[in-house]
Amino acid sequence: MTPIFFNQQYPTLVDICARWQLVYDANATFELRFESDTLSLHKRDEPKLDGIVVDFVTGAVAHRRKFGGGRGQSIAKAVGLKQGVTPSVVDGTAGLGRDAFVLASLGCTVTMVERHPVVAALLEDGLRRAYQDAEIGDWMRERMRLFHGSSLEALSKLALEVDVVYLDPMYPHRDKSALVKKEMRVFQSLVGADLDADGLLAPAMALASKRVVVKRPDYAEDLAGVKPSMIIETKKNRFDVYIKSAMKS
Ligand SMILES: C[S@@+](CC[C@H](N)C(=O)[O-])C[C@H]1O[C@@H](n2cnc3c(N)ncnc32)[C@H](O)[C@@H]1O
Repeated sequence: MTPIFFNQQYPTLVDICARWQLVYDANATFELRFESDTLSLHKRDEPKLDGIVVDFVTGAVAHRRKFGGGRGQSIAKAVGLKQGVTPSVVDGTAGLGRDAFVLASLGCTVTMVERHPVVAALLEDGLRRAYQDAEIGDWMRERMRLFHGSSLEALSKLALEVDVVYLDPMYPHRDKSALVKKEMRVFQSLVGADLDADGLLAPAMALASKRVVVKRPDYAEDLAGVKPSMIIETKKNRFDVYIKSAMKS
C-alpha cells in the first residue's frame, strides 16, 4: 500500500487510488489530482513545480515523434531498428513511457513493465487518452500496453516471444544540485534510485531473443558489472547493447 494525498470527495480519484492500492494519507509527500480528464502528480512541499502527467498526444514526446529524427535516433539504432527490421520490445522499466513511445511510434510493439503503482497509474492514464485519440489511437492500441509488476519477476513469467528487452533503471545521481529538469525532480523523488537494477540483466537476457539494451548515464558503471557487446553514446547517456549471439560466442 502506497500512501498518497488526494481529494476524497472526487469519485474518479477515489476509484483510481483504489485500483492502484494507493491509500489516503493526509501527510503524504505526493498528491494525485484529476483535472481536465488528466491525472497528475504533485509534490506537496514544492507547489511551484508543475505536476507530472503522461501525455503522448500533445506533450514533448508527441513533438519528438513528429520532429525527432525517426529511425536515425540512437535509441532506434540501439534496439536494432532498420529498414525491414522492426523488433518487438519489452520495456522492463517503463517509467513515464517516453522511450517506449518513441519505439512504438517507429513501429515496434512495446510491452511496458512498471512496478511503482503511482507511475503505473499515470502511465495507464496517458495510455487511456492516447488510445482515444483520432490521430494516434489506432496504432497506440495495437503497439503499446502496460503490465504492472516488477520485472525482476515478470521478465521470467511473461509468456511472450520478444526480440529486445530495454532497460532504463533510475541511476543514483552524482550531483544532487545538477540541473535536473524540474519535472524530473518530482519523478526522481517519487521513485528514488533503482538500487536492485543489477538483478534485471539475467532475466532480460533470458527473455530477449536478439538483444538487451540498457540506457545508462555516461558516468555509470556497466549493469551487473557485465561488459556490453556494443555502446552507442549520446550527449549525456549511453546505450549498452548486449547482443545475444555475440554473448554466446
Ligand atoms: C528512469 S525511469 C524510466 C524512464 C523511461 N525510460 C522513460 O522513457 O520514461 C525508471 C523506471 O523503472 C521503474 N523500475 C525500476 N526497476 C523496476 C523493476 N524491477 N520492475 C519494473 N519497473 C521498474 C521505476 O519505478 C521507474 O519508474
